[in-house]
Amino acid sequence: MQNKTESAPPTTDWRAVWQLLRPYWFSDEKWRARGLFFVVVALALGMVYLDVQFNAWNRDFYNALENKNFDVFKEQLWRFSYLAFIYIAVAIYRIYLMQALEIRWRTWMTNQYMQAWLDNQAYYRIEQGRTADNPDQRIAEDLQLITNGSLTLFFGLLSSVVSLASFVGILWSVSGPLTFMLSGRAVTIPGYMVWFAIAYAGLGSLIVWRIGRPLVAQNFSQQRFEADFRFGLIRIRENAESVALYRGEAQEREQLAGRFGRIRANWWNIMRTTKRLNLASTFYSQFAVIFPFLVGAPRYFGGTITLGGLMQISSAFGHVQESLSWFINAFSSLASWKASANRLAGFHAAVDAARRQETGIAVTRSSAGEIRLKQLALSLPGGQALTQAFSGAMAPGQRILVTGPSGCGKSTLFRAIADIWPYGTGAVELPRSAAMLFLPQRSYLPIGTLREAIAYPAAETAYQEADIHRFLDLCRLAHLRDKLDHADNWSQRLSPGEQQRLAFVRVFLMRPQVLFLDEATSALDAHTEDGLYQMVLSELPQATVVSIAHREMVAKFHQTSWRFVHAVGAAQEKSGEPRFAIDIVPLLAEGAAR
Ligand SMILES: Nc1ncnc2c1ncn2[C@@H]1O[C@H](COP(=O)(O)OP(=O)(O)OP(=O)(O)O)[C@@H](O)[C@H]1O
Repeated sequence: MQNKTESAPPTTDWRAVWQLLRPYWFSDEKWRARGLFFVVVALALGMVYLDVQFNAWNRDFYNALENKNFDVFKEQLWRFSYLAFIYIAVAIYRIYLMQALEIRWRTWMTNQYMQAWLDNQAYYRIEQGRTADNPDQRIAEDLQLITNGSLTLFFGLLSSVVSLASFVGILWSVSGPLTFMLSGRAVTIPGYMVWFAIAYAGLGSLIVWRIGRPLVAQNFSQQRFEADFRFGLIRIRENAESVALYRGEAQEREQLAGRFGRIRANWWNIMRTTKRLNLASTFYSQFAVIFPFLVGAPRYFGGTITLGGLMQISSAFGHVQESLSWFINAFSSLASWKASANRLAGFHAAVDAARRQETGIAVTRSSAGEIRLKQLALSLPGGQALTQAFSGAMAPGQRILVTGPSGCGKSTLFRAIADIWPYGTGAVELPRSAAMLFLPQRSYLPIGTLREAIAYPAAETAYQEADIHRFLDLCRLAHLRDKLDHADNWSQRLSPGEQQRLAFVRVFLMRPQVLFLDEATSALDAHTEDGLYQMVLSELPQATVVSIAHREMVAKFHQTSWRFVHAVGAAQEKSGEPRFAIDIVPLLAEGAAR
């Protein structure tokens, strides 16, 4: 699957976003979550309070300097020291506790998402129906972005609003009115510094935002190009042998160069925008240092305000313009937060739909000893009919061979019996207590020790060492005996034939009552295949065995054949009629070995 991400931040359904954010705060962790949240709120408010204290300190300290009052100067140094000490502690713990809240929230959400995704085979249905892309990115990356983004944006907003309210008040009271002559009349602007701060921050931030705006889309594309490049590299790693055998290096290099070329081209765009943005924002922040002095100078030199007053105005001005700038600068974080929220809302809906998906095929457990298929008709996810309705039974101990042309639906029949294929109609009745095992052509081998790979999905301690050794020997894998505790990526390390033999070791350890073999011996030579089937019969004499196989020679191990045959001609295929029917044909009794 192509590792694709949306090319532009999509629009947001706010109700879906709320549904996404809400559950943690009402979960069984709610008291701890809310408690931590209010502590961080208190610390954020505490920081604004300390900023206000520093602002007043500015006035008193610079007045002491101006008046050459050494006692007050010393007193203010002490005041600064303890304020700074408290400020450092509050600032550190505000971030530390916010991060603690973030990881708790993310852990909770990750567990929920992983559980929902793995529940009721939703992960499989999503891949079958292609209803959501890149679940890995949603669970690993978007959940991090959404929890971090929500907290950072919320506390940023809180601090900015409270700081703005506090410092607008201070600035208003300390700046005083400005009076000037306009067409022969005296005009007075009360709290004029507030208006200057709003104008300065508003205009400056707007310019910075306009210049930096393309960065949102550029960063979004960069993420996608990086993911595509990484995915290309992983594909080569996973298919190293095929690429090497085809000598496909030149083609791969060209592909990778193309993907990396997009990263580089976009990066240059990011660099150009960042350069312009840095020019504007540095100019804006540097000029903000002297701007309040320029505007306050007439009143200072006119003797209306003291040096301390001027310094207090400058500090309050800085806070007001910083808070106002936050609103404009937060737009880009908000855009990527929204994009993540949207992707997650879509993923959540897809997982939910997959979990609740109405299944056309009713799979139930009954006390009957046999597997019964009742009027079972298979279809494809798009709704096209694959097979005509069919009824049949698999009796305990019976051995059935399923045959038919490639693509007729043999594996799909197994999927329907395994209750992972909802597309179709009819019913499947399974024996209540019978353990079933499905062996595909390529069995899944988890990365880890060989013992874990053999025992999967049971725990690695589930089987006796002596049994593992015996079955390794029987399946001609004695050379792996001393590798049981070696960790490796066994699906890359072992040959396809060895992997198929290892899957039979699993079969003999698990001892299922019903065994489905889907071309499970296709990579083996005829002699080994024969030996494995003999062993299945001797080790699991009571088991029902259902095989899909293309080779004629395995027929002798089965008593009955279920044959998929063409039901319609090529012309009717297009009309949506079921393409195949299933016939039950007894195999010659004398040929069926016991
Ligand atoms: N997720 C899917 N979406 C759409 N079509 C699918 C999907 N999975 C399988 N099919 C189609 O269903 C049909 C039956 O597939 P199935 O794997 O059951 O065939 P098969 O008889 O086992 O083939 P083979 O002998 O080649 O292994 C094929 O045409 C296949 O392309």
